[in-house]
Amino acid sequence: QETVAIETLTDGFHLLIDALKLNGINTIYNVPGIPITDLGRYAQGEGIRVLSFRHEQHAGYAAGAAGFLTKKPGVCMTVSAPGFLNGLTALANATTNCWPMILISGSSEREVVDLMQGDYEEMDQLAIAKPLCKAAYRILHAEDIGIGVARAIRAAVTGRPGGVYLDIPGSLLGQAMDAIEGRKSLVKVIDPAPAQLPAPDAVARAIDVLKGAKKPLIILGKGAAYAQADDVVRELVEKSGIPYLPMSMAKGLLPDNHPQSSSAARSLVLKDSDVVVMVGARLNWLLSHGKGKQWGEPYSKKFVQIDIEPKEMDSNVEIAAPLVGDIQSCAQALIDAMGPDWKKPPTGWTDAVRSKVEGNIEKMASRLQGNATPMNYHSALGVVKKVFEDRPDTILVNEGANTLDFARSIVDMSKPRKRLDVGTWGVMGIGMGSAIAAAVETDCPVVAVEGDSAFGFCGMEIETICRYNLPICVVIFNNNGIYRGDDQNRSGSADPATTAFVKDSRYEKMMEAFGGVGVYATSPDDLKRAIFEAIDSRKPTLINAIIDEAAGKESGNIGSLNPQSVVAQA
Ligand SMILES: Cc1ncc(Cn2c(C)c(CCOP(=O)(O)OP(=O)(O)O)sc2=O)c(N)n1
Ligand SMILES: Nc1ncnc2c1ncn2[C@@H]1O[C@H](COP(=O)(O)OP(=O)(O)O)[C@@H](O)[C@H]1O
Ligand SMILES: [Mg+2]
Repeated sequence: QETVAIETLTDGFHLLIDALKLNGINTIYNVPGIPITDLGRYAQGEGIRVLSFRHEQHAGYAAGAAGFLTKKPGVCMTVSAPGFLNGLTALANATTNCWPMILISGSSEREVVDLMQGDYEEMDQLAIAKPLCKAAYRILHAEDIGIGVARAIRAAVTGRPGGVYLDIPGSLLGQAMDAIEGRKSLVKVIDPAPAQLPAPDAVARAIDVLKGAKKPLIILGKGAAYAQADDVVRELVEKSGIPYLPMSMAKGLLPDNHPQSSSAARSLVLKDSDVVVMVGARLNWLLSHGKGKQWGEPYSKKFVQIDIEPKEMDSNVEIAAPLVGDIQSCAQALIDAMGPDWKKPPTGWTDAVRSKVEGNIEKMASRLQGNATPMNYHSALGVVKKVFEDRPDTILVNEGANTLDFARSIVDMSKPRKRLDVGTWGVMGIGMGSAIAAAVETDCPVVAVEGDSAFGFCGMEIETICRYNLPICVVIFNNNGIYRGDDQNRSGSADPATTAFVKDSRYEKMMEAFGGVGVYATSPDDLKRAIFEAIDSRKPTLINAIIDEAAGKESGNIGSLNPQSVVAQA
């Protein structure tokens, strides 16, 4: 039995790390534990940035946000079963948002799982993950690690991006093999997200539909932000002269104060437009599925839709001009086809939109002033609005109900990919993970404007923020409750739905407990001073902003989605 010199060997641990590094993955968001603890240590030793969280769900939200910001798959690593399940919510959320993310979870050996023999944290994770993500793979042999990682990376970013599950049975990591053979087994992924050009006849059809428009509208979605095709998107909007409406995470693709922005006239443009160009945006619940009174009656909309996913077309309403391809290629093709003499929309339309925008901005402006205490959503967000005007490189993370709805329309963004929020699902709890990823991936200061209930889903990660000394300022809009803090239950007892939280909770002391800066802010002036100080000092900060508990409304702007009981009303 010849003895093989150890230096001529590699193993699963190191092949996995080498495969990730070979493909430019330089960060892992994880919670350590059996069987991946040493994997994290070795990865860090090989120069990968490994951040350890307090709960896998937030490591996963960080990985998803990293995917959105970088166009590379964000990697979340967890232990088996419960750790995997905690990460799965974030994987499903990334898939729903069309963001590239890979969840790597340790797992039990197949022979034990398949016989259900009761292993430590035993679960058939691959089977459970499959329906909830874009693709799922398991690797059993060290020599397959190279191809397995390559498949996961390509699946995450190609076409419509999404979440991929990679199942790593514990024994794989310890498998040794010849180092030279191991190196040869690694795969560098070539052109994982190739340009997908639209068909010339599809472009011609889209131009035809656009030429017939009297009141056109462009809707920019987070797919347009993700695509990082900023120049061509801007050129398409400005060359066409068409008013545009950015969805929340597309804000900043063009500055929100752009003369063609119709955000402040959303109801008018959805109702009165006749041709609508969807650019990396879906006609899902966020846009009332493209039908109903919000879209004007009698209904006569014509849609042009740019999307990399062919099956998205006709998802909710007929698409008159489907343009299947990536945003860069489709927008460029439209610009080329528009030619040098493109006729801008009738001024009757663009002037009507513009004056509605200016009127609504005027009306809102007065509500954003004032130094009264307690603050309300408008006076507090008037401060946040000013901060982002002065610090355009700062990234805004935002979640809550009223805290989200009001901030989305009040806080203008002037640069792309500077706003991270609850996404397509409307998930509470994305705040801290998103803030950590934003700070780690961009090194920009981050301000996370959180409802107090939303913060409750992820608050323990402020210790993670302090441990890595990240430039994150958490602003909690403390209105003492979910939606509102003074709602009464119709049955008279304590309201389980909008339970008022402990009155005057001193959240800022949590941050002080971990060495961060805690601020108790009761006035807009307090709030402004504290946010600027946090951004400029780059110190982990939590500002407990006291908001009038009567200021909000249940479910923010989407209360109408609640089912109504006919019995209870009787
Ligand atoms: C994971 C999860 N759980 C529950 C909800 C339901 N929900 C919940 C619980 C919200 C909290 C709103 O309270 P808040 O304090 O964060 O914000 P405001 O008080 O400013 O409205 S908003 C909302 O849609 C959700 N969207 N996501
Ligand atoms: N590079 C890209 N090119 C074209 N479409 C893309 C690209 N990346 C993502 N998409 C598409 O963008 C859409 C994003 O829609 P959605 O998440 O609903 O945005 P929003 O919520 O902002 O309206 C998805 O249908 C997705 O397929
Ligand atoms: Mg609240």
